[in-house]
Amino acid sequence: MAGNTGASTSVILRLEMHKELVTFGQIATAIGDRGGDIVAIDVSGATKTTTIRDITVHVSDSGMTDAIVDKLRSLPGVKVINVSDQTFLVHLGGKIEMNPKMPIKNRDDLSRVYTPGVARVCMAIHDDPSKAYQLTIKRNTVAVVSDGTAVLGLGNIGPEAAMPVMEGKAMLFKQMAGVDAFPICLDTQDTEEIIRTVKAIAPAFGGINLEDISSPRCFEIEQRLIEELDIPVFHDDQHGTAVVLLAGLLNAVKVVRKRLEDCKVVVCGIGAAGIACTKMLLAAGVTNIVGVDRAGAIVRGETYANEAWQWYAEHTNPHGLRGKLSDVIEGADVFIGLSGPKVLSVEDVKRMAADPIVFAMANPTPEITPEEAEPYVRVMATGRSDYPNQINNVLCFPGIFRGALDCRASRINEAMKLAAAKAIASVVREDELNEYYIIPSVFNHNVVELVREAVIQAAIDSGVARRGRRGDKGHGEV
Ligand SMILES: NC(=O)C1=CN([C@@H]2O[C@H](COP(=O)(O)OP(=O)(O)OC[C@H]3O[C@@H](n4cnc5c(N)ncnc54)[C@H](O)[C@@H]3O)[C@@H](O)[C@H]2O)C=CC1
Ligand SMILES: CC(=O)C(=O)O
Ligand SMILES: [Mg+2]
Repeated sequence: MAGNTGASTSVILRLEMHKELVTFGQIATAIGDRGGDIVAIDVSGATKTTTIRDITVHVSDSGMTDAIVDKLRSLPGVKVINVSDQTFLVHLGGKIEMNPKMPIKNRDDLSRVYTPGVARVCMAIHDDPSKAYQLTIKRNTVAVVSDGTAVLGLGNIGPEAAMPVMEGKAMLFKQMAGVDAFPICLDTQDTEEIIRTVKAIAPAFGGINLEDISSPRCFEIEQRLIEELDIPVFHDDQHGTAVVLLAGLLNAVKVVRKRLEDCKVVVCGIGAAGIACTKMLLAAGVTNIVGVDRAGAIVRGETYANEAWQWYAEHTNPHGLRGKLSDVIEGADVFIGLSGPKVLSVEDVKRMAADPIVFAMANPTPEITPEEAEPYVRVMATGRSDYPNQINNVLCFPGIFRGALDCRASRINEAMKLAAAKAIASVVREDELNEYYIIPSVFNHNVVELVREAVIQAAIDSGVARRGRRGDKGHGEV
């Protein structure tokens, strides 16, 4: 697999070096021997006998950092003054802030934006609640709501620990699509309380993006909110993931010259994302899908207490395969991982059909690393930013909400999701398509615009748009 160093973060090591006791060469060797990749060196101070250097090093994990620092501390003439982790640095004080659109410079301004002037605006909305879309932040604002129960693949880590992910989603909404998004992490895991709380905060928002809420509670929470609110409610881990997965797979099967309909697809991790991806694949015409969770394959004809799994058993695994992942992977054309780290072995990949497609999408650690899989796969994708072929819902949620907000859609329906998937796939031109480029980069500016266009058209055609294409002039104008 080209282009990956395995480095997932970088640290800056501030070292004081005694000139007569140690050379930079010794330091570089100590770092390099432990797998660190030096990418920058700055001199930040010097005396006659010492220099202070800031050395930026790419490392694959915190264990590598510890090994490097331990070795440097053991070298005569080296003092480790500070170790700063770039990833933690960008999180200091959080990643987003709120900014007013105009300064309040005098009493005149004050009486317009606040009392007494604001009262007239409040009463205009009271008389006609739809004016909230013109006169408040509602029309361009989405709540990113989590209860912290299925944060990436980290599991139930709680609402405070979920915040960095939700802040990240909010940043992406703004940077990619101009949507103002607020991270809201709830200190409850009770289905009814989550539904009640989201409904209670909904008046301020034009849409609700549910995030990292574990299955099966996420299904009822989303369904009830869709029924009870008149703004789009979208569980990103289900539908955002399914949209991007389909986009990637539509292009991957072109590379290996197979038809989606003929493929045997094994989905590992039958949770929020796994179930939604399966539904999307069934809708796209795939018939031979086998789902596997911790206890093994979900088997047609068996009874499951989990309602979502019961549905799964009735709609998948047409040949009634039983057993572990390593049993059902035999002859599979496609593996889709939405479970956890290191679930798929090299031996499993070797037993797949010719030209296997492996989408190991668990975050942050995929089901198999591209390095391990590379000799045996034809097309490899992960959910991560540091490998080629990033299948991640970030390719979907900014554009799909941009479109839904701009046409004031009452919901995000199947037609809009399918349109979004095809739009994402279409960004990669036929002459560009190859094993390492089946899905556009997150930074490809065409993605959001094409998804937005396709989603608005699908919303209009399917009758859920509550206004035309007014947003075409730009993001969220009056
Ligand atoms: N690349 C992307 O865009 C996305 C990736 N994901 C990743 O997919 C994974 C699942 O996310 P959700 O569906 O939201 O969580 P979830 O908690 O709803 O479902 C996870 C499912 O995986 C199963 N599982 C866990 N370890 C397993 C193992 N060793 N073998 C078989 N099954 C196993 C669990 O039992 C559960 O049913 C996470 O790692 C998450 O980061 C989720 C959404 C988007
Ligand atoms: C990407 C994402 O939403 C997740 O891994 O949960
Ligand atoms: Mg998520």
